[in-house]
Amino acid sequence: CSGKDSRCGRDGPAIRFPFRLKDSETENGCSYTGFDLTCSDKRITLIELPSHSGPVILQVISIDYLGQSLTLSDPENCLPGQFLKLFRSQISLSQSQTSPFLLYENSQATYNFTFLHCSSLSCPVHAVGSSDTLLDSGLDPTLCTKTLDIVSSRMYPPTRLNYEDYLYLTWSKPNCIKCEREGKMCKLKNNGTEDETECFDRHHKPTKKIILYVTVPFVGLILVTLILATCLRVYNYFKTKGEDETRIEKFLEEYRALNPARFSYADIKRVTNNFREKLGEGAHGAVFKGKLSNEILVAVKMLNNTEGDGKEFINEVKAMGKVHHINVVRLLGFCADGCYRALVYNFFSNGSLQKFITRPDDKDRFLGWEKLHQIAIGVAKGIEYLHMSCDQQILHFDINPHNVLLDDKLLPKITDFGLAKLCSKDQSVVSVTAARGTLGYIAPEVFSRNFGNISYKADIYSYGMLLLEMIGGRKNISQLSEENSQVLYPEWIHNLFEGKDMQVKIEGEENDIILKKLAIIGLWCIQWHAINRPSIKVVLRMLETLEEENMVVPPNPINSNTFKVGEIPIKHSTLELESIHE
Ligand SMILES: Nc1ncnc2c1ncn2[C@@H]1O[C@H](COP(=O)(O)OP(=O)(O)OP(=O)(O)O)[C@@H](O)[C@H]1O
Repeated sequence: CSGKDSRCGRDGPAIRFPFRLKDSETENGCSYTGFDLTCSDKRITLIELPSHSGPVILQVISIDYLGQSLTLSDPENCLPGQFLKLFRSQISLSQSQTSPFLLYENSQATYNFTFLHCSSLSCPVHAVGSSDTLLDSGLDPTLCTKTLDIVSSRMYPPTRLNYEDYLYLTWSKPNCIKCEREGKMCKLKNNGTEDETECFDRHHKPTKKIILYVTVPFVGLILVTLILATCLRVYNYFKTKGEDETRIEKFLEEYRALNPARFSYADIKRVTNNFREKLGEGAHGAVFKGKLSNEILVAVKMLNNTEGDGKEFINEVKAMGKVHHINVVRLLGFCADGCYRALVYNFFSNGSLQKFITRPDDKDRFLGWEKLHQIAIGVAKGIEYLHMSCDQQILHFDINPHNVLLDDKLLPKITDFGLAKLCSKDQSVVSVTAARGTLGYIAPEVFSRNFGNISYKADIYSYGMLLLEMIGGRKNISQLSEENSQVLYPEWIHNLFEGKDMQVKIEGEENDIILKKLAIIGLWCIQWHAINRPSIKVVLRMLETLEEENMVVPPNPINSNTFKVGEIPIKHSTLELESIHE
């Protein structure tokens, strides 16, 4: 009923309804009494047939399902004896008590058989034709005795039953001929309660093979999909993890770069290759070129260890550690190792702006008015950032061309925060204990409190001086060294506007408009009274948008006798004067 035949061994006859292998699981209607078969150890198919002298076990050679017959042989090679048992049972027992099988008869002729019992032979029962004599059969008459005379009509095999002969049985119930003819499977109707049979399609139930063919690729597909999905997930996991790690690494690198690193003195020696290349010397110490291990070029400023109580150092680290702007030098690290103190900055190949402050006819160093204009804008942006963009306002107090470095693209970077002051943004007045700055760039109020309170406007003043210095080509400071009385105001600039200056002329060309703009902004920035100076935001707006027709030259304070500067001792470029408290 399973839709598939079973067999004993590879070559055994196909077993299906009404036969079945004994003890195998079968559905209702799929078994029939007397049709149970077994497989022997040698994989031969056996059937057990009832007889009045006990069960007869024969080997099933073949099953003809269409003809409903069985071909049997005796595995013990004594078929006549088995035949006799079956024959006797068949005529002495009623059909219902015996097996569902009948001995096959197909001949019209009637044959008589005589069975002999020959005790000395391994198969004691022999059958001979009734007309044959014992001698004809080749048997020893002294050992064999007649057992029974059988008259059998149409019995097959026709003449005699030899050892090699086969026995043929037929069955009539259950009748599966119709189903077999249609190539269908057969089973008992109504779940086996009646003898009547019904046919069903062999393939109505999926065979194991079909299940296998369908499920294996399906399961395989699912497995492959699962494996691919897992691989993808694992790949994505590691990819995102990798990306995360790179992101973290990048962040840490940036974080490290944002926060100045601390170097030991040994590090500084290694970075500067034992202070091999000196870039210059400022008031507070020498500057050396160096290289960090990751190929970043640096400038290391070694502070004079004999100097001060370390306030400038702390100031610079404190102020610069916070600032990150394209126009402000980045403090990469510092060293505070015993008496050694150093500051490590990015290296800027073009050095300080001072180097480029020159007359326009100096073809080697003059950058051109447009470039100087861009540098002025850059420095103003740096100051704007310091004044307005940090948590605290940073007042530089030492804006001058030495403290503006130029990178390889001539982008300006404000440096040297040694004199810087951190104060809250809403603080309009700053207290300083000593006048600070570089001579020529120091605002009047930083010199003397007579000129008012010190505020961010002090940086505006220095910036104004830097602008005038840029256009005047060192006029301010060179005059300063010769004429002590005019340190705070570059009167020459008015000569410039009045056309009296022979070195720098304003003739109305495009470049001259820039020059004029820088000069006017510079003059506004150096107003005596801080209140008259513009904020850096206004300076920037003027630098970027001021048109010639809107340029208003501020009054000359010297001519108007607004202020006359007294004698000021000039011994060092940086002044450290006590400020006058109100
Ligand atoms: N980051 C840098 N990159 C390249 N050169 C630098 C760098 N910092 C300083 N220098 C060079 O080193 C020299 C000395 O610099 P430093 O800032 O110590 O002195 P200064 O600004 O000239 O004077 P002071 O310190 O008195 O204001 C400068 O002239 C400059 O050319």
